[in-house]
Amino acid sequence: MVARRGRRNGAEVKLDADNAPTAEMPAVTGAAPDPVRVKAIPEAAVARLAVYLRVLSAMAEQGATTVASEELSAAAGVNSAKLRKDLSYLGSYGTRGVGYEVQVLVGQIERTLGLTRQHKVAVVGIGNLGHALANYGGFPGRGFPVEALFDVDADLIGVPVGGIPVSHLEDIPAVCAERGISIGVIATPPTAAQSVCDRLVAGGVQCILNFAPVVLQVPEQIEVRKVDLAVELQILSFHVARRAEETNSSHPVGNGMVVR
Ligand SMILES: NC(=O)c1ccc[n+]([C@@H]2O[C@H](COP(=O)([O-])OP(=O)(O)OC[C@H]3O[C@@H](n4cnc5c(N)ncnc54)[C@H](O)[C@@H]3O)[C@@H](O)[C@H]2O)c1
Repeated sequence: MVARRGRRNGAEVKLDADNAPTAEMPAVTGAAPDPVRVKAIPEAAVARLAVYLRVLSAMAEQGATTVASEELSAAAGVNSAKLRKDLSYLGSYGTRGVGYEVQVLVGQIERTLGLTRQHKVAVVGIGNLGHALANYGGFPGRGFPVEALFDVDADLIGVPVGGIPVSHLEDIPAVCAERGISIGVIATPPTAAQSVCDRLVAGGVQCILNFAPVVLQVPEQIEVRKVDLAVELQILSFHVARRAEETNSSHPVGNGMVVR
């Protein structure tokens, strides 16, 4: 999971209802979500929507046309009350006894996540991490084709990685503008990250995914997300420590399995 850097004033406002609807459930419609409601979706729910989309796309590929909320929640690893609440942000409540229409739900999530068009990606810093990202084949199919690579290492310039020749750092603004890059991924040492970021912004990039352990200064309209796997490990460590404490004061119930 990635942590959002808080330069922009996050628009996430919690909605009133704490529980997913349980009364009369209207049928799912294919209408575009209300933009006001989209703005109000909490960040954590947005991350889960991306997971539902992956699961639903796999189900659609296998020919599924409808899916029960319990089935979707189990496949996504999210408890069913949370799933129903997440989908209610899109105006999707499913149909009692039938569940959700897979293609309709896919369309709603894609529109909400802005995935109805492709977002071209540039990776800067083609070292260990940059190589892995550039070679990863899973991005294009999800709407994020990697279309430009940059580094300062003379040995790398012009060398294709994942089929794309590496360009020089100085060419970031021109190449990004020319290729219509909208997302820049920073995988350089932290000392280089700000100047890389400035060049990406100059090239018209709208979003930055920053792996370097440094806080970036950006104009108000630029979205920045920071990825820090060490933070994720620390959170896991916290849960392991907490569980060790709980084990001494509780007894397991059922088969001990939970959905996460
Ligand atoms: N967030 C995470 O979980 C996580 C995990 C791994 C690495 N990282 C970070 O990602 C970054 C890259 O790590 P790595 O192991 O791939 O490092 P690396 O040393 O293998 O690669 C860094 C690359 O950046 C290039 N570079 C240096 N200065 C540059 C500049 N000004 N412009 C463009 N390219 C430049 C280098 O030539 C090199 O190819 C580091 O900042 C590291 O701390 C973060």
